[in-house]
Amino acid sequence: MGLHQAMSAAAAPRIVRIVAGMIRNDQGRVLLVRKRGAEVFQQPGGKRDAGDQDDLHTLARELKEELGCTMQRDGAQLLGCFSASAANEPGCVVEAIVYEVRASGPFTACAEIEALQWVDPAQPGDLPIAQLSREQLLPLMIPKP
Ligand SMILES: Nc1nc2c([nH]c(=O)n2[C@H]2C[C@H](O)[C@@H](COP(=O)(O)OP(=O)(O)OP(=O)(O)O)O2)c(=O)[nH]1
Repeated sequence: MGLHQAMSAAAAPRIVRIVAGMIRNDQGRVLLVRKRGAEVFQQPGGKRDAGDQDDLHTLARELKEELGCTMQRDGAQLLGCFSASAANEPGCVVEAIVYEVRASGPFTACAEIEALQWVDPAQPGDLPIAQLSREQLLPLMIPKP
């Protein structure tokens, strides 16, 4: 590796790839979660496991683990791939493949989730929210006039 390549490799932030889910309730509120020890709320979801067959499999597994709910694969809508500073890993960039999905509850804080919150995407208030959700994902969920 030449000096130039070495310098750009050192400067490149580590990329954390995740699959994240947008779940809306009947009032148009979006479900956010906060992990134990974390300060900010974010979308449910997480990293792909070796045994996962595809992104929706990853998402269904994470939603079951984190919220105890059952995701419906049918009707899942790919919203796109988005990136921002990773909320819980300083110096890393999160790259998220994001789906809007339906899931049947009840929704409860399970495993490493300490709190969950249904948030009005147009008025998230002063809830601490991870950059990706606050700046990119919640705005997608604001109903068009
Ligand atoms: N799940 C999720 N992670 C996010 C979001 N926004 C954001 O910055 N991140 C960051 C938090 C972490 O720094 C990183 C990895 O997410 P994660 O901690 O949910 O992944 P995971 O459950 O599979 O990982 P792990 O606890 O097993 O290490 O991505 C988001 O909306 N959803």
